Amino acid sequence: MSTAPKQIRLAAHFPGVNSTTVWSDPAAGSQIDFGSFRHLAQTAERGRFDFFFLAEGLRLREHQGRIFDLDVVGRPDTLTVLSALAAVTTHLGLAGTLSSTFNEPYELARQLASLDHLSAGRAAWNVVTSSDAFTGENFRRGGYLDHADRYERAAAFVRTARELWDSPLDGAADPDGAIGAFRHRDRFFDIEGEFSVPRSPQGHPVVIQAGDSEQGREFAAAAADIIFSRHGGLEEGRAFYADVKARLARHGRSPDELLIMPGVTFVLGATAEEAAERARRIRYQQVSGPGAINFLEQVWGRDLSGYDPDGPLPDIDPDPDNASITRGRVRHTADPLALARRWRAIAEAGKLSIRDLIVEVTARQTFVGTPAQVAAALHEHVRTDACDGLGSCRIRPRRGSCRIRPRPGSCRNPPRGTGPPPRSRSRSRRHRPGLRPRPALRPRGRARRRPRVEVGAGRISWNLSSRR
Ligand SMILES: Cc1cc2nc3c(=O)[nH]c(=O)nc-3n(C[C@H](O)[C@H](O)[C@H](O)COP(=O)(O)O)c2cc1C
Repeated sequence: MSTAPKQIRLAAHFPGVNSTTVWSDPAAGSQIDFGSFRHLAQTAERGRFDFFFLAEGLRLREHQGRIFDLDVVGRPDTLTVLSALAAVTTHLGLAGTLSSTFNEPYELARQLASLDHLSAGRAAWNVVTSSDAFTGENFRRGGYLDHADRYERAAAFVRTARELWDSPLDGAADPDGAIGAFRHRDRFFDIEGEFSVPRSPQGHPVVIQAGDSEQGREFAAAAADIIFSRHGGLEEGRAFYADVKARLARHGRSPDELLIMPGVTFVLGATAEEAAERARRIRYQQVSGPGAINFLEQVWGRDLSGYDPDGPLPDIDPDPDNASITRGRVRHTADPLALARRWRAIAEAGKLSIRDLIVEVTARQTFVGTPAQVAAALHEHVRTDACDGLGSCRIRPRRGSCRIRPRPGSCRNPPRGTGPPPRSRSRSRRHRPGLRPRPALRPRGRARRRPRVEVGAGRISWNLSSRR
């Protein structure tokens, strides 16, 4: 465990188009209207979160050969949204998920440096390698790279972007005073010219990484300032934290140079019971009847539309060879037959319907309780080195009327009314955690070669620091 008190870092995550965000709620807003993004970002800024974080999906998901619109379809371009948000926020970090497999360094380095200028030093880049060849069909180069090559390209991409950011128009980085000159050759890139954006306030925008594999962790240890992980539980978080922090020394870095922030969700209530009940309702909103069948089909590799979501699991086994029933999304298991056996056992033991089972096995609610309980749990996670902070996903995007409409000819939509029981009003919605005075913004100036993690520096909410 760390010896010094740690400042808790908080990010507000807009995860995009999937059932985690309850788009089917009549009170949800649009996933496209700028108002949704502004509302969430300004709320996070008022709550003194460190940064706002956009996920990225470069191709529409397909299920059984048709566009998947059980949730919502499509989203606007990440950098365009973040640039617009720069104008309506003043001190919130603005992080975009951007693929290192399907972009080019010169263009992306320019865009990120530009966002850093427009936002006065608030830009951050979540480097993802994108997970399937299906997505690659959208792009000029087509095809795809295997897993190891994707990470080699990612490492080369970040190295190249850093070189470009270090070749500013004031010639300061070049001993010969050459203005913006760069030349980069490696296995993936062969580029030269002048970088056309003056040095940005941060110099190097903050780099985030969200892969989980051996190569992903090694890449993060070498090149990232933050990891956005999937390990939100206490024990798994500690194991991940120890593993990744131990890798840093090999890259000449100290443990505090890489922050670990799992993606988590919160459900609050005035009492523990109220929070638990709200969490249960939200789970059934996230997993509609059609959604449960669809999820099961992804594991079974079969059309199961004839099954009743409120009935038992199908007697037939999964088709282990049909991995392509859903495209644009990672398959949940390499061994569907073994998973089906496990799920049958859980369903039989708990007398669970298909929908109940999917609610049970896909639950991702990390913190459920009163504000004080959740704050204490957060404190415990950070104090005992399960993480350095948390990236939180807002489950209902905003208040207002729903403007999402299904597209004709696309995949099944859940009829309204198959969803959850009505919501109860919670006093906790009005809860305002204690805030501390906002410290000065991060000063501008020449960037260090490897910037410390200071997206939205010092703007931490909830007045928490973790002491042993
Ligand atoms: C918490 C989390 C969030 C992610 N968000 C995105 C995303 O928004 N867009 C994307 O293309 N990939 C996203 N990914 C996928 C990863 O960046 C990565 O491509 C994938 O996990 C495969 O890498 P790995 O084999 O190292 O795990 C996310 C991964 C994690 C763990």
